[in-house]
Amino acid sequence: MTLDELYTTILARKDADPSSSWTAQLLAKGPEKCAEKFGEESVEAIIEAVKDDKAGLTSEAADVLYHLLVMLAARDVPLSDVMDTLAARQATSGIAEKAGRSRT
Ligand SMILES: N=c1c2ncn([C@@H]3O[C@H](COP(=O)(O)OP(=O)(O)OP(=O)(O)O)[C@@H](O)[C@H]3O)c2ncn1[C@@H]1O[C@H](COP(=O)(O)O)[C@@H](O)[C@H]1O
Repeated sequence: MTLDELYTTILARKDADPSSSWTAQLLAKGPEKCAEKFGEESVEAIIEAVKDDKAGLTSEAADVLYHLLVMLAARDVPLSDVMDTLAARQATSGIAEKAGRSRT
């Protein structure tokens, strides 16, 4: 499964009956609650990283990615916009790398 596919599923839950789905229930609670959940999951991932619990970090990272997508969906921010932002940064970083190489 890709993040795109998961995001598409999450978007579809915006119109779903909250009793039918955890995601629909969370979205129905509003963007602030979605942001709060993202914050909680992020802290849990940080704790696993600090402990160097790789299995725990893997599981919490999955929760972080899922809740990030829910938060984006709640605020109508397309995942493609985030990916475009990363791509633009990569392009800039490429230019910086080339500039660095030409200096040496
Ligand atoms: N990837 C996930 C996913 N990751 C985490 N979670 C849920 O996120 C919740 C986080 O739980 P917490 O540990 O915070 O426990 P909690 O029950 O919320 O606890 P409290 O906040 O109430 O204290 C759990 O209920 C998890 O099931 C997810 N729920 C759904 N998905 C995917 O989202 C898509 C839509 O799923 P539905 O929600 O079933 O429509 C599907 O592709 C699912 O696989």
